[in-house]
Order: sequence, then structure tokens, then C-alpha cells
Amino acid sequence: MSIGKVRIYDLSKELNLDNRELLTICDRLGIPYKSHSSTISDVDADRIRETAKTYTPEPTPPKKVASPPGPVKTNTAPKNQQIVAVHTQPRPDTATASPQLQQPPSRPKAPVRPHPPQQARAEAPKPVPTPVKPEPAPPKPAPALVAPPARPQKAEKPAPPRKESAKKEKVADVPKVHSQDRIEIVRRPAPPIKPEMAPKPALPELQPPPKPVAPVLRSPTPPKLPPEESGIEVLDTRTINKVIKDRHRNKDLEEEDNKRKLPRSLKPREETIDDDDELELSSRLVGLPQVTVDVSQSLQRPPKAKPARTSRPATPVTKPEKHPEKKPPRSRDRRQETAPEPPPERITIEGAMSVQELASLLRHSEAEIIKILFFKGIAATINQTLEVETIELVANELGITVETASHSAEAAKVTEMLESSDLDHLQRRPPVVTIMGHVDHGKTSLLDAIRNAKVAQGEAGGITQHIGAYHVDVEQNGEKHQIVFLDTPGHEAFTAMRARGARVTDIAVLVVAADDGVQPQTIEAISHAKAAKVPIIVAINKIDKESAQPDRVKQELTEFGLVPEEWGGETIMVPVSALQQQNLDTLLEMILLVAEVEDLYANPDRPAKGTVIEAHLDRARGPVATLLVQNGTLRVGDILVAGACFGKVRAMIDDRGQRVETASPSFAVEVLGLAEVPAAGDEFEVFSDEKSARAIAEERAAAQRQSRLAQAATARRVSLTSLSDQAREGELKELNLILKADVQGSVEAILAALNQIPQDQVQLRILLAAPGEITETDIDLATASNAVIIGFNTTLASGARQAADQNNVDIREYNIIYKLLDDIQGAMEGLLEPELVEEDLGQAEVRAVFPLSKGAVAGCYVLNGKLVRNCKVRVLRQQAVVHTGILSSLKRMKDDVREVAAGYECGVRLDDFQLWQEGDIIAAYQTVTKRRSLGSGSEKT
Ligand SMILES: Nc1nc2c(ncn2[C@@H]2O[C@H](COP(=O)(O)OP(=O)(O)OP(=O)(O)O)[C@@H](O)[C@H]2O)c(=O)[nH]1
Repeated sequence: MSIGKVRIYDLSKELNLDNRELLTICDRLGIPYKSHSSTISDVDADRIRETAKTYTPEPTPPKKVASPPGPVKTNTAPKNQQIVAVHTQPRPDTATASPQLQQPPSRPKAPVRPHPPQQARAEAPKPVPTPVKPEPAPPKPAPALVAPPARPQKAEKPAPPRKESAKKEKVADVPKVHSQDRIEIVRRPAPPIKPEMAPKPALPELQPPPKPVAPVLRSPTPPKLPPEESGIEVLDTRTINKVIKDRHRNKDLEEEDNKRKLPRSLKPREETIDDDDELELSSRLVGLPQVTVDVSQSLQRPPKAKPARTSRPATPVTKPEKHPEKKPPRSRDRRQETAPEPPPERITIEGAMSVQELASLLRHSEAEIIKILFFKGIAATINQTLEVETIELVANELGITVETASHSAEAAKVTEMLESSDLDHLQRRPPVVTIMGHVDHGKTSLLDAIRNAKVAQGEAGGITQHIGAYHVDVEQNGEKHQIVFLDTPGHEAFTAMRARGARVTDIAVLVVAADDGVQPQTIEAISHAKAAKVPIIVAINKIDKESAQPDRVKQELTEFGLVPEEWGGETIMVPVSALQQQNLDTLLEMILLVAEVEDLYANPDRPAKGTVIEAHLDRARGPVATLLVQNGTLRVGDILVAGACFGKVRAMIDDRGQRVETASPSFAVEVLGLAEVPAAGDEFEVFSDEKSARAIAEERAAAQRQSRLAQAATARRVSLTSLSDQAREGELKELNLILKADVQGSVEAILAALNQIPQDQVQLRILLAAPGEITETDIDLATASNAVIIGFNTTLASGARQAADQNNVDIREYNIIYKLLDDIQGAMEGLLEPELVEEDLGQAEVRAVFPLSKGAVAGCYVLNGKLVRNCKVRVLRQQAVVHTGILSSLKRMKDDVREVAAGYECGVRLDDFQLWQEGDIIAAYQTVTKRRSLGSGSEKT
């Protein structure tokens, strides 16, 4: 590809052609490109301009859609824009919470449509800019079709008889093959990516019968993603940190950096033990005291006991999905004979597995696994069951990434919101965008700047705590578009929520501060977006700063597969300043551009389906859930099931605080009327029949209860077995916790933050972590397992307080996460045995000895410090300790005194020592307790 200077997209605007047409010309001229956001050289651009002069647009290309232009249509007419946007200004009185839906490639019924569009085009003044949305067609039955004037550009080249030649490779045949209805969907520019796909590319989706399934809704993942994204790359923090370190180590060698494509740590480590070592190790290990742990209980497990996982009882052994290869032989002898297969880069597991199974999965010897465990302080045998955390520990050591099946499924989840029956009613929907990035890189500011509102203020703890959703209206080329932003929080603690954010996202905007570059959460965000196959647009923020180095950021991003367009890559990178509102229009334009490539359709004419973005219990209003409608239209009065919660929509409030009656695809609304608080990430669906809705909700609730019981049982078992383990361990302590919070997001945030607390000396056990009130059941669990209950922004159910008092259960309530973390850390430190430390008080020299009838008194001179009655003393004679005891009597002259300071004389008598000699030194000291800290050694109290 030539190092472009002109973006195809811009050229299409210049020539008044639509992107697809321009791509067709590119194909004809043999100019390579990947998408209409690709750039091409000036020379190629000139060739295109030349060709464009004689270019004849496709006859029927149902191309654009935009239903009848009139953007403000009300629900009346043929459902075009019916779902009136919730725009700021002339909000349709009835309140219809819906971003504008554009009749998708309006699937007209009339196969004959070629004419209308044609005319439309002909009439449509080419003026690229905006207006002139052909009013012409409106009256016609299939206005939508005619409307396409959305892209007036074409008009210009009307004359030349619509030669199919031009477009034939791509869309041309389309209309013929398929029922006219589907044409538009197909027209998506995605296919152009590969010229070979020319002959009716994505058409299959359009076929009426075969349900197109998810691909339509969720981005089929065009070219946006970098090359190696073939596999899902979810990097854990350790790997990320490694990568960062690597990168910084080589910071100054930028050229080398350039060459380095994949961070070393992402590749499997080569470090293997030779056979000899292995043998030796094996034999050594065989003799190891069987101090083994029930590793499944993981008491010995060093640090981080990912509590989140606790919730899911480790299921029996699992297999990697991605390693179809046969298991390597297990016997050690045979193992040594076999040529080792290259270890995998990542494995996927579903739960615990034995050392033997893990070895086979990792393609390393059992001895090596055992060795690694051994050096981590875990003595394990070949048949020992390892928990997920332990497996991760081993795999990390080997440079292998571990994914839990559920995790990867979640990340890569394609929400199949569309059904085949929707095909005939598809309309374009606004893109749902998530803003991701490292802490303080300006996510909130950017969102603020874009929607011109204040969000950053008043966030408890100074950080965004909950996911919200907002939409903005963007006018482009005279057309009104909408973009829905999910407001994802930026603090590291909310990683889990952010990951979820990517799940319902069509496009991820990755914010990277130009003065700070790629940071751990930047990389996490990249891997989450890649895993979810969501296209990434990079916003290089804070370019107003003097220290901004946008090129450096680009350079750093290339290491993670994001190569800027201007460097020949495919990633759109827009330098912006949220603070000075610089370049925001370009960013929005790019979002719309990418959105156009994605197939973002939904059928508003059906009952709603979507995802719970957030939910909490409001004291006044009851359960409140923020629902993102992904298909269909949600209406007040609808009966729905969200996760295991049944509900009837009592009221809906949009992101601007307005009550609305309906919410259409891509729109998020706060819904009142649920019976319980669903979990964020739960899917919801509207049912026509209350009875079946209730039945489904109950069924799911029962399943949840079941797993909760299992979870509690597991927790109890853990607690019991821990007794023996702890006894063996001697040092290890644990703090059992039950965590209840207002919303799932908080739960996850807190769990993630707790994970950061060092746990090598005191381990945290989260017996239960769930949103909701603190109930008597929680108290029971706490009583049974000697746990402390932590409540975050939540309340106590009736009877809970009394039960807690009766059972002496400690309930701690918080509303600021940092305070909670401090307390937990304090409590953990409190569990460490305090250390007794000696503190010198002073020294005195014996200058005379006065025998008494009973014993003797030493006449002393205090050299330094002081002597204190009842303090501890050592009697030193020629630097050797001749006695240690308590200073039982201390006199000045004849008076008993409490202490004598340096420079004074005094009489000292010890109960159990009389053999004083002149010249003896009395060293006085006291012992004090010092609190040990979790991090390192000890710290004074
Ligand atoms: N100079 C400059 N400062 C910016 C810009 N954008 C954001 N900031 C500043 O960067 C800091 C962090 O901005 P936020 O928007 O809170 O960052 P965030 O990524 O949302 O932070 P978290 O919510 O904590 O993850 C604030 O002090 C902003 O004023 C920018 O374009 N230029």
C-alpha cells in the first residue's frame, strides 16, 4: 500500500461519491485498500479523480438508507424515523427514548426500485455538503428507498448509464440474487476489504430464511483490528506490567522498538529445564515431605486469591479448547523421550485440574510444574488438584496466558440480539461507544467535552463509580446522527466493569494521554476490545500539553498491534484535547465513519432485548436498572425478565433525566418496576405473557440460589480445611469476608481492589460477594465462618442487625471505597502477631556496692538515657551479660523514685541479683510491640 496522503473517505467526499463507489473505482484501478478509512497516494488519488469523471454510479445500489430524510418524523408514518430521538431540544413530548433510527438500507419492497433512487440521485444536487435531502420521494410508498439521498454525492454522475461494470464485483449482483429487501444490508462496505470477496460478499446474511444471527448486530470485525488479533488476547496485569517494563527498558532505543513487534513477554517463554535438571528435580521432589496442601484450598497459594472466582465452585478438570493436539505422554520416562511440542501461548480452562493434566496442557513436564510450585512455596504432588489461581501462577511463570472459559466467552460474547424474523424490519441504529483508557488519561473529560455536560463532579471517592450511558447528537453533512456512549469508569478497580462495557459496545474509543503514553490499563483496554472484536479508535488526548508526544504514543501503540493509518496501518488515531475541546468533531466523525462500516441494525418493531448496564437498589424507588436496548423497542408497561429478575416497566428515564415512554435500539434508559436488582451484564428480554416471564425468572432465580448455596458450602469447607492447613503453615492467617454492595459494579470493583492487597502473610477469603442488602442469611454465613460483613452503599434488611448483635457478627458499612480498603488492610495487619522489640532506655555504671543484710545495693551513676523503676535490665561485666532481670528498686538519696536521668547518681537493687562489682554496667531497656505491615516486614505501632 502506498504511503497515503489522501484518505479514501475524504476523496469520496471530494468527488461527491459515496465510499462504496469510490472503493469500486479503486478495485477497477487495482488500487489496494482495506477500507474506506484507508489512505492512498496522491498519484492514485489523481487516477481516481480521473476515472471518477466518467464513472457511472450503480443503478440501484440501495446503498444508503436514511429513511425519508425528514429526521424528525414521529411515530406515525411508516416506521421510519419513528423512534424519535431523545434529542436535547425539541424532545417529542411523548418522550420516546430513542436515538434516531434510520431506516436502514431501507429495505423496500419494490424490486423495481432502481428508478426512484435513480431519480433521487439525478435530482439531488451533488453538493456534497449537506442539505438537499431529497424531499422528493416522501410521498411514495417506499420513501425509505428513495430517500437514500442521504448520500447525495452520487447525483453528480448521473448521466452515464448505470454500468454494472463498475461495481459489478461487489454489490452489483446483489440485487439480483436476493430479494430486494436485503439489498441494503449487504451493501455494507465491509466486503471491499478483500477484493477477492467481490462476488456478493456478505450477502448470505441477507437471505431471509437462514438467520443471519449475530454477525449483523455485532461487528463482524472488519479490518480494524491488527493482524495478530486472530486469537483473543486478554492480558493479565502481570503480563502487562512485564510488557511495560520491557518497553521502558528499551525506551531510548526507539528504533529497536520499532522493530519489536510483540512484547517478549507475550510470547511463550523458552526457558525450559534440561532433562537432567528435571530428573534431578524429580528425584528431589519425590522425597519432599508430604506437607502438601490441599492445594485446591489454596491456603498456601501465595498472593492474590482472586475472590471473584470463589463464587464459582471450581468445576472438575477442564480442557483447553484451543489445543486439539493430543496429550503428550504422561509418564516421566516417556516424556523425556518425546520431543517436546512447543508450549502454547495461551490456554483456556474451566476450572481446577491436576498437576498432571496441567502439565499436559502446558506441554511442560510435571516435574517442571512441581518445581515451579515448589519455588512458589507450594509443595504439590502429581495428582494434586490445582485451583485456577494456582494454575495461573504456574502459567504466568511459563509466560503462558490463562483464560478461563467463562472469561473468554464473556469477552468474546456476541450478543445474538437479532433473529431471522427481524430481517425485514431492520433499521440502522446508532453506535454504542465505550471510552476506555488508563486512569486520568481524560476519559471523563473527553465524554464531558463531547456531550458538554458535567460528569466528573461529585463522584464519590473522586472516581467514576458506575457505568452510565449517554447519547449525543451529531450533525454531519446535514444529517443528524446519534452516538451512544457508555460511560465506563477509569479507576483500576473497575477493570471488570470496563471489560463488561466492551461487551455491549460497537466501537471502543481508547483514550491515551499524549504526555503519558501507553500504561497498564491502556493495554488491558486494548486486549479487552480485541477480545470482544470491537474496533478501536484511538483518541490521543491532552495534545495541548507541552509535554505531549503524540508520535511517541503512536509508536508505543504499534507494539500492541495498533498501527496508525498514516503509518500504513488501519487504526484511526485522532489527536484531541478534551480540555480545550480540540478536534472533537474529527473524533465524532471518525466514530460515525467506523459505525458506517459496521452493520449496526436493529428491528425496532419488536419487543425489546438488551443488556443491563447497571442496577442498584434505590431506597425510595426500589430496584433501578439501566438497560441498554439492543433490539426492539422497550415500552412502559412491558413485562420483562432481566437475569433472574421479573419486572413490569413502571417508568423509564432517559440519560437526560426525562421520563420517556419508549426506548429504541442503542438507547439506554433507567427502568423502574423490577422486583429485584439484576446484575450488571445480565441480559433482559420483554415477554408478552406475564406467566411465562415469571416462570422463567423463577427458574433462573432457583438456579442462582442453588449456586449460591454451593458457594456458601464451599466457603465453609474452605474454612474448615483451612484450620489444618493453617496449623501446618504456622504463619498464615486469614480474614473471612462477606461483601454486600449496592450494585454489581461496586462488588466487582471492590473485589478487584482487594486483590491488590498483598496476601502472603494474611489471606483474604471472600465467602460471598453480591449486590443487595445485608440479610439474616449473610449473618448466618458470617457466624458459621467467623467472617466480617462489609457493606458498601447498602443497607441492612430487617432483622439483620438483631441477628448480627446476637451472633456477635461484625458488620462494617462504607460508602467510600478507599476507606473500605484501608480498614480491610488494617484488619489484616491486625491479624499479624505483633512483634516485640527492645527499646534501650539508658545505661548506668556501678560505682560502689553497699552490702545489706539481705542482698546489696549498687550505687550507680547514670551515663546516658535514664533508669526507670521496674524496667528490664542487663548487668554487663566486661561486655558480657552476667544477669538479666527487673529493676525492682530505684532510689535517689533515700527516696524511692520512678526514674533517674543521665548525670545523676542513684541506688539500684535487684531482687534476684546481689553480686555487684564496681565497674558493672546496668543497661536498662523495655520491650515494645510493633505492628507488622502486610507489605514487607514490620512497622512500629
Ligand atoms: N491538559 C489537559 N488536561 C486534561 C485533558 N483532558 C483531561 N485532562 C485532565 O486530566 C485529569 C484527568 O482527567 P479525567 O477526565 O478525570 O480522567 P479519567 O481518565 O476520566 O480519570 P478516571 O475517571 O480517574 O479514570 C483532569 O485533571 C483533567 O483536567 C486535556 O485534553 N488536556
